[in-house]
Amino acid sequence: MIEKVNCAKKAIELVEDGMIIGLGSGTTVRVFVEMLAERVREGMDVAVVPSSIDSHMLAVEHGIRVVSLLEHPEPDVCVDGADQVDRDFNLIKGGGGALTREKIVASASKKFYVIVDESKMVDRLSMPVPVEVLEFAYGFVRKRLADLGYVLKLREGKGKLRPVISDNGNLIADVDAGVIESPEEVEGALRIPGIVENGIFLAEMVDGVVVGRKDGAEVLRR
Ligand SMILES: O=C(CO)[C@H](O)[C@H](O)COP(=O)(O)O
Repeated sequence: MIEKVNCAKKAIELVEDGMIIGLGSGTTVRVFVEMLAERVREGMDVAVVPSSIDSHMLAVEHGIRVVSLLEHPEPDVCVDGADQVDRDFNLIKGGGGALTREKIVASASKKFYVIVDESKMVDRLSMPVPVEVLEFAYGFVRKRLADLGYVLKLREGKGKLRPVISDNGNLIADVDAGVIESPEEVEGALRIPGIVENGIFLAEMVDGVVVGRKDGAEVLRR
């Protein structure tokens, strides 16, 4: 937990008065929101574009002004967590099932900063890649992935039988692609009609990674 607090503290330094902030999702973002709310109470004027219903509610509960991507199609900065970050800054995201809106908000923003504790830093991406799939296409997508040697598994929900449904009304599933030697290749292979989006965020999107450790945090830039 202290790693997340240190990470969020450092990320707050990247925020300036007047900014529109793309807001990711997850527990690290939650800590960031708590600190952002403190700044807002002190008089900082910012607004957020949330990437999930969860983040939207969180911002509202903390008294942070929420705006839409329709009004602000180019947020100044996006701050979001990740499930894994490799040595080149490629990411796997989508542990919370919000990958599609997260990828949209991160892509739309002028800068994209990833906030993680050091346990997320890995040499190579290796966890199953979250995907959002249209229900209509599920059988086809599963077969196409099996032909490529990948196993697709519907996400098990907590407090709900599977499948987990995204904020956009689609299925959330995970693709086991083993240890990923080439994130570009796997990301390309996951571009199958019916997969709305996949959880590989290539390094070219990332401006910096804020890594939280027990004794502080640092911003790593490419
Ligand atoms: O991609 C995400 C949600 O879709 C999250 O950013 C990711 O799962 C990291 O979450 P946490 O900060 O709770 O570890």
